[in-house]
Amino acid sequence: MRPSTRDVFIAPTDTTATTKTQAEVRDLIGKKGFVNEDDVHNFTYLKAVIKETFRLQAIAPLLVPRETFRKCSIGGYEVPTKTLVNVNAWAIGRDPEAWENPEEFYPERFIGSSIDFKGLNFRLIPFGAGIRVCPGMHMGVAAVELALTNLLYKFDWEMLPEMNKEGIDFDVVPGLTTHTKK
Ligand code: HEM
Repeated sequence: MRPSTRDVFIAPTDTTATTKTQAEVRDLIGKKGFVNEDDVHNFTYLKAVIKETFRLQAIAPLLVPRETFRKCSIGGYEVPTKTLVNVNAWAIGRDPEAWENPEEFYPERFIGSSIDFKGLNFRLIPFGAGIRVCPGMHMGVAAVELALTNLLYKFDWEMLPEMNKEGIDFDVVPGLTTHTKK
């Protein structure tokens, strides 16, 4: 599997989430043969799985750097004018003060929750927030939703017998976007 694909497919290492997502997709689509954009609105669990994946594996972990216009105070720290500021979306997604059991892949945390990734809830910002928020967010999410639902609809996914969840190396190399080491 190529690293970029593996980033999106963190969920299949969690067999419960994979089974539940696949059941939701197949129940709602039935024998129709494919999933299209209109169907995706109905997939509550799938949307929770995607949010949980974005929370744990931010594609741009430090977003895009900012520079301060004027001096300001952030969390009690005085920040001078023209300081380069990185927002660590990866760490925010795993902050124990923001999330219960942050290291656990638990999509259910989003079911019935208003937390979304559109830049209004600062604890989930895989697309950033504010004036430089990702303009391709809706296109990006639609691509992930459609690809994932159709792959789950059509195929049964499982790890090779010699693989196990613990053996998958999710370590990433530093950079603007997330790439696995191997
Ligand atoms: C799942 C898919 C995607 C993710 C997770 C993502 C994530 C991000 C993030 C984190 C930023 C920085 C936002 C900030 O610093 O506040 C960004 C910026 C940007 N993204 Fe995306 N993106 C995705 C898809 C796309 C697509 C499909 C396009 C174009 C068709 C796109 C175009 C851009 C552009 C042009 C910027 C720079 C915006 C600016 O600096 O004003 N992105 N994206």
